[in-house]
Parts: sequence; structure tokens; C-alpha cells
Amino acid sequence: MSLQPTSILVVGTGTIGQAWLTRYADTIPLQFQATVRGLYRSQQYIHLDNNSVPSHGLTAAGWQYSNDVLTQLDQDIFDYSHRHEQVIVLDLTASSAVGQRYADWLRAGAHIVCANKYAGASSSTYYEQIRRISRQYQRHWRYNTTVGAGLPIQSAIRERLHSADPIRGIEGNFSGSLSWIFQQYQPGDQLSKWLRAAADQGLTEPDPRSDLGGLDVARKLLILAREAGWSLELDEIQVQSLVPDSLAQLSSEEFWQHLEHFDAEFERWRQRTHPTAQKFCYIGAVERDVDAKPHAWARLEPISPSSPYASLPPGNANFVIRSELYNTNPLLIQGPGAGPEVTAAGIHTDLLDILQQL
Ligand SMILES: NC(=O)C1=CN([C@@H]2O[C@H](COP(=O)(O)OP(=O)(O)OC[C@H]3O[C@@H](n4cnc5c(N)ncnc54)[C@H](OP(=O)(O)O)[C@@H]3O)[C@@H](O)[C@H]2O)C=CC1
Ligand SMILES: N[C@@H](CC=O)C(=O)O
Repeated sequence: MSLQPTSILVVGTGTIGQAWLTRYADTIPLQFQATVRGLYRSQQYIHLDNNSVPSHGLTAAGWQYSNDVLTQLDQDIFDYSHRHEQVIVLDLTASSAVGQRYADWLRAGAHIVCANKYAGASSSTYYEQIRRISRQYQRHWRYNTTVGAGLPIQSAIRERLHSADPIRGIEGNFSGSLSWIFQQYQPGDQLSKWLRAAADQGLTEPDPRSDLGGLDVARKLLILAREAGWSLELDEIQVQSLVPDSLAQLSSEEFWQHLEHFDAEFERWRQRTHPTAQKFCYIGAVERDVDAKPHAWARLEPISPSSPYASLPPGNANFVIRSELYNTNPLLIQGPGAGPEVTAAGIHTDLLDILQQL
């Protein structure tokens, strides 16, 4: 274990950030000498001293306004690294601007734990760059919660590969929020009623159109495809969007104000395409064709009462992983696929994993 102290810098104090700060920040075993030294939001940051209780940072006086928080964070990473401390950045935002900093932060000496899916689902060029820099500078990048929240999907895939058991395909209900919505929705309901309930529980993305539009599932498919060692880009994944064109360009606030269009459009689609279906599930899959080229898709499918998808508890995700060894009898992983508690727990697992390796 490293004799150097570790500074933890937390970017994002929203639903997931607050859950981690209140449940876990004060529980890091003392042997790691790891301290939360900074909290960063979109336009504010606060430095915490060694004696601060991190969870109190949320309400502490002393937050400073800045219109360039990320430059402050760059500086803080540089300062702590040059004091020969280990630095771990927790990226608990959904921000592309934050995700675009990873290469620089790794080079500057930081390790990264993220719930943010941006980097894992970015272009192959950027993704490979981050991987290369992590290896070159011997920095850790952990992102388990980007797929299935706290469920151990990526480690299951890695273990298959370590056992020389290549992955053949992955299918499932990858979205905790869409699971929550569609396991309870009944034809004739206003879909937006269930959407609001999912958002109130912290299951959706900050902008729920990322879930409804299929982007969130597509990102997860891409992250898992790359974990399986396959080369794929986000725009190669075929997704069905449930967001009407008329609502796609609105701000997130405006979208919430116009849910009647969302309900009406969904009802029209349902009547036109599956008028007798009683249950739906948003399913995604990625697999390789005979030429070893990966293909991925995600769409809302009608399901019969006998389908395994019909009995998922609301909010549960499931992953059916087929490999050479687990093929006709695949590996199944199921459990809560979203939510502040399980996601914060997954972040903490990734953090402790890095601390143990330093
Ligand atoms: N909900 C879930 O179940 C799961 C969520 N995730 C991921 O967790 C991440 C966070 O989600 P959630 O907590 O719901 O999001 P929230 O919108 O609740 O919080 C986002 C936080 O990020 C901050 N932020 C945004 N942009 C920047 C920026 N440029 N610089 C610094 N801080 C910034 C916001 O600042 P401010 O407070 O000023 O607005 C806010 O504190 C997302 O990437 C999501 O995909 C992953 C797995 C499961
Ligand atoms: N919005 C996501 C949260 C986790 O990534 C989901 O619904 O699964």
C-alpha cells in the first residue's frame, strides 16, 4: 500500500454525488490516509481541510463562485500531485466538458473513478487515448457504475476474457429507469406519470431524454462492447427513440412542461404498431456477425407474459452474457440497475479498489 496520502476530489454534487458524500465519504478506512479535499459543481467549488467531515462540505460556508471550475480543478490536481500525494478524481457529473479532461488529468497524475458515461462512450480515438495514457502513466480509470450502476457487469466480462473465454454477445434490459417505467406501465396509462416517478427516485439521467431517446442504453452497449474487446462507435448503434421530434430540441425544463406531447406521441405509436400488446421492455443487444464485426441495437419491444423480461422487478436491469463457455446456457446478472444508493455503492467499490492498489 502507498505511503503517500491520497486527495479525493469530487466533481458533481447532484443526486449521485450527494449519495456518495452522505453515505460513504466518511467511511474510508483510515489506513488509506485518503481525504476528500475538494468538491466541485458547475460554477462553484470548495476546498476542505484535513479535519473537515466531507459530507458537511455540501452545506459548509466557503463555497467559491467560479465561471471556470474545471481550470481550478486542473490546478488542484497539479498542486496535490506536486506535493507527492496520490489524487483520485470522482466524476459524478454527466458533463462532456468534464469527460474531455480525463486524458489531461491522467497525465497530471490523477486516477479517475466515474459514473459519467461520456469518456467510455466517446470516439474510439479518445477512448483508446485514455486507455493508453492510463497504462503509460500507471494511473487507474474505473467506471463500473456506467453500466448497471452497482452490478458487476464489466468485471464479469473481464473474468471471461482472462479465462480465455471470448464473449459472443450481450443482451438485456440495460436501463434501470426504463425498467421502472415499463414494468409498471399499462396500456392506456399516461407514460409520463411513470417517467416522473422514475425521475423522483433518481433513476433517470439528469436529462431524461437521454434514457427515453435510447442514448443511455446505446452508451452502455458501447462500453460493454469495448470491454469485450470489440471496436464500435456510438453512431453505429441502431436505437429507437421514444422522444418525439417536437420535444428533442427543447431545454430539459421545457421538455418537462410539454409531457402531454410525449404521452400523445407514444400512444399513437403504440396504437399503430402494437395495439394488443400488454407489456413492453426496452431491450438492447450487441453481438458479432460471421465477420467478427459487432452490431448493436436497442428498441422497445412488446413482450409476452412468459418472457423472462416480463418478470423483472421494476427498476431491475438484466444482462445475458454469452461466451464460448456460457453459450446455450448463458451467464445472467440481474438486480437494481439505477438509483442513488446502488450507484454510490458502486462508486465506493471502485474507489476502494484503487486505494487498495496504490
Ligand atoms: N442515477 C443513476 O442511477 C445513475 C447515474 N449515473 C451517472 O451519474 C452521473 C450523475 O448523475 P446525477 O447525480 O443524477 O446528475 P445531477 O444532475 O443530479 O448532478 C450532476 C452534478 O454535476 C455537476 N456538473 C455538471 N456540469 C459540471 C461541470 N462542467 N463541472 C463541474 N460540475 C458539473 C452539477 O453541478 P450543479 O450542482 O452546479 O448543477 C451537479 O452537481 C451521470 O453521468 C449519470 O449517467 C450512473 C449510474 C447510475
Ligand atoms: N439512467 C440510467 C442510470 C444508470 O446508468 C438508467 O436508467 O439505467
